[in-house]
Amino acid sequence: MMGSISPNIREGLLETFYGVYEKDPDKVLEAMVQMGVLVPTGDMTAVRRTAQFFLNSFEERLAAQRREREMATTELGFKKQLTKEEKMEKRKQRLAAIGEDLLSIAADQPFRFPATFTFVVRAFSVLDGIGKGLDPRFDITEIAKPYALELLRFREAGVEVLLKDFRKRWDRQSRAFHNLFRQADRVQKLAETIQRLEQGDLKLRVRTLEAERAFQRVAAVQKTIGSAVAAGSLINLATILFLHSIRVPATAASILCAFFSFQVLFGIIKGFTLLFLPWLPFPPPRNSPSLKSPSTDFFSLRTQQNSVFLLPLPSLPVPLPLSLLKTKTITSSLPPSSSPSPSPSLTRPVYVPNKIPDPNYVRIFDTTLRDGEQSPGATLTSKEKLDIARQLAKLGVDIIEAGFPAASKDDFEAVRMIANEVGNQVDSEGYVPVICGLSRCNEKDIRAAWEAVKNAKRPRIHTFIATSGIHMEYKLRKSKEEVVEIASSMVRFARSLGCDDVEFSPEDAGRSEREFLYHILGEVIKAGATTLNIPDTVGITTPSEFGQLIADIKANTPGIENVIISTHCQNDLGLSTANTLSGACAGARQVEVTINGIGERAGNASLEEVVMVIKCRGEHVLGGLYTGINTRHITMASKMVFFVCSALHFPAHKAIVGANAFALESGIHQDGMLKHKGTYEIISPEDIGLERSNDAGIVLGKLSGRHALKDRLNELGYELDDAQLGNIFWRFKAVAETKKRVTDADLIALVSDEVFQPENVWKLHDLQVTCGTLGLSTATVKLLSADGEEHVACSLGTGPVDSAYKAVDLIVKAMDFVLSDNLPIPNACICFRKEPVTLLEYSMNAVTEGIDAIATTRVVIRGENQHEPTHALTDEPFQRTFSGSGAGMDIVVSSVKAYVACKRFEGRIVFMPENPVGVNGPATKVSLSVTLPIFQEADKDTLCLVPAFLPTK
Ligand SMILES: CC(=O)SCCNC(=O)CCNC(=O)[C@H](O)C(C)(C)COP(=O)(O)OP(=O)(O)OC[C@H]1O[C@@H](n2cnc3c(N)ncnc32)[C@H](O)[C@@H]1OP(=O)(O)O
Ligand SMILES: CC(C)C(=O)C(=O)O
Repeated sequence: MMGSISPNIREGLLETFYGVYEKDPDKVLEAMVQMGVLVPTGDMTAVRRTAQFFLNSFEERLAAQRREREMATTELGFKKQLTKEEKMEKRKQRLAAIGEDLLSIAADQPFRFPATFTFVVRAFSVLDGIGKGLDPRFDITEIAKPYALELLRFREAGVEVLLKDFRKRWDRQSRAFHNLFRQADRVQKLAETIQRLEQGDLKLRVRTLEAERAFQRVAAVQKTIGSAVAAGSLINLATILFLHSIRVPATAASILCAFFSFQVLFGIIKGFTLLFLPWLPFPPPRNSPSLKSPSTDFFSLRTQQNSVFLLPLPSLPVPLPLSLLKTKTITSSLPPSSSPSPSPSLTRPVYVPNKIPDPNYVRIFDTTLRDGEQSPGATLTSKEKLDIARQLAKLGVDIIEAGFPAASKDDFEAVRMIANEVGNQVDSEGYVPVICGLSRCNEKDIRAAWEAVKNAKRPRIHTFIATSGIHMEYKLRKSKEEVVEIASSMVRFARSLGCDDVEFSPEDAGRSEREFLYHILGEVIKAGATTLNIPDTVGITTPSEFGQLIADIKANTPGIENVIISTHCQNDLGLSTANTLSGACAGARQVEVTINGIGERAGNASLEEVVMVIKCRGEHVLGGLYTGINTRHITMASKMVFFVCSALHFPAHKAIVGANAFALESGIHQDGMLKHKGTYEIISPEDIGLERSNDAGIVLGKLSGRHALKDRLNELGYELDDAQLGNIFWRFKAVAETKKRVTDADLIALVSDEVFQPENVWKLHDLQVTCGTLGLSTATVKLLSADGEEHVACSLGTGPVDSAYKAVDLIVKAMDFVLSDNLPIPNACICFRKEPVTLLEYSMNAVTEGIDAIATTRVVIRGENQHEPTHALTDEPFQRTFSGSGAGMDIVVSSVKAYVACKRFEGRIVFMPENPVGVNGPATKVSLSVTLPIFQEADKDTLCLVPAFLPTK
């Protein structure tokens, strides 16, 4: 038996020896890989752990031995000398214990002994055997000891090996020296990583590889058992059929049996593979860094037990605590094609109305609820406004223009509600949005605005008057002097109310005379304005013109250095975003924008576009501008506004939030994306909170529970209370039972339907329709009234929706007249009067794909004979429209739900001094309790007393 030891095995043995000597598991592993003893796999964690275990165990044994000797010495009072036999016995025990460790390791670890190594081991064991045969006291370790000592002293080793060893040691020393100076950088990098974790820019995912392997094994065993049972049954069947000469089915059963037998065989092989070859490379997680584009910024760490991956939000399934999502720390973006490196974090400067401590910070003033609501078809209810305001606060907008309080009682109430709630929620970092109300330059409007916003932590009044020649002459019919006087006196009036944050806008500034602008702006600054907003009211300017306008105002307006300049760009020529950015570059530090760019006529500059341009290019091409927006809430905000303003559709190719904004159709683009996302994608969808898929995460289905549902909803930005969650849960279950997978869009539709609806008077209980081409459609509808009573009606119609709507009308009509016998006034009663309604809008969106998509329907109605609510200021009546929406997989059900939701406004309370029988058919007695204030406006002559109030039971 001849063989030689190659230099790399010699070097490896030497390194292993040093590794054990220095108790360095990495060195041992490296050496074993070098010798070919270990097969390097993707995941060496388990192997390293084993090496560490071995070294620890080795050290523990030496320590135990030392302790034993010391104890014996203490006991005896002198050091006991062991006989040679005793020494040998001890050593044997030690070696046996080490051997046991090695055996237990070898049983389940990826060791592969290469031929040369086997040769070395065999040579040693043969030598040991021969020695022991000649003399039982022969001990190969004793013989090897001097060589080992020599090796430790680097003597006798080949020059080549020693040189290499010296080089390695030199490299290590120089690295250590280098690291001494790099340590500060590393600590900084670590601190940054931790900070990103805290901010929620990174998520942590832990994989338990052992558990995953175990699950794989269990699955393989289950499958194999199933196949074995099937094969057994089929062989029995085949035999019985064959004995009864039923040949063809017998042959079929035999073939099937053979198929399942193969499955069993395959399963057994797979089971063995998983059991005995656990070191086979384990598949990386689906969202693992290796599958991510190189442009994605991530960190990956490994622990001894598990693989730990840090990935950017929100591509991973691990739900981040809401507290992290709510962070208001600002992250500026990387340039589009940059290589991965953590982006610098910036903090929002403290809020001072007329000053921004950081000259690069741009305030985001959101006017979705004011200018946005001026979009035809975008009327919002107070509840919808409040929901949007909450989302705007999540986004981190600096100022929310909540409405025009003088416009109506409703708008006043909405602004007041927002100021009270959203305007008082100060987060842990001191952030709370400014709540602003718009007013014309007159005392009535300004007073209403102040009354509505004054309870906010940071209230602002925004007052405006037109300054262009055409507006002053034809609309206001006022001279320049009059306009200046009105403007400055009204700003002064606003300040006199106690408001120290007053914004002034010279309406149609884009077409106003420059000198006049400088003059009026100077005057309002003197009067106490803190922000000057420069509106391009008709969207006529181009970016260079608008930028010049801002620059000129900045250069020529007296006192301008004491206020913030703002932009407000309409989109009539499609230039609003460009103009806004041009204004910011010229010195504006507040930009007025709306979600999805909604607004009067062609809309406004869109928040998402302006914010994302600043995020993507602020640092590199906009001189370092940045905002305080948490862009991950953009998608949610956009969807909310889209949902409540369903009449306002935006194109699929809308920048940032359009359905196609991150979709790729053509092959060349797809190819580029697959190779490197940066080839076509300048914004990562995760940056705006868009999840293209949650494949790696929780898949919600019919077996999911409330926790999973709540987590997912939290990730989508909804924080539901228990009652709301309980309601949505069963609807979610119903959807999940019909659909294979409930998508985020399904959930959003369900939540919008369940949570964003105001309290309904009527509830759809059951619905049955028949329709087709053979005759008229019929519908049977069962509604539940507020007091829980069931009402059923049937009707014919020209289609399923029409017949169902008519049946709903029949029920509501039957309830025309109800009496209450527990009113505080004798003989008084309440009646709900049926009124003809006009259906103003009926729109339906399939929010998800496929035949089982959820359809959301929105219906807007107007009561024709209504006793109209009166205008807040003019006291003139106006006709109100009411909307309702419904969601469901059945489009007729969804439509009827939406219609029923509108019906909450139709009933009205009427004070009837006399017995109402004969007024509108027989009265039904019900038990309702109503509070006295409802009757304060009683007008006994007209019978109609109050606007649509709903009695509470
Ligand atoms: C450019 C913009 O987006 S500005 C904001 C526009 N938004 C809205 O108008 C929505 C809310 N508006 C409303 O509800 C109503 O228009 C109200 C309640 C404000 C006023 O209603 P009304 O009193 O009926 O007045 P109406 O709207 O018909 O006419 C406006 C009046 O205000 C005057 N006016 C217009 N702008 C201003 C101003 N900035 N400051 C003072 N007066 C003004 C007009 O000259 C006109 O006065 P006149 O009646 O003496 O001719
Ligand atoms: C009230 C002002 C800011 C306005 O909306 C406009 O001029 O477009």
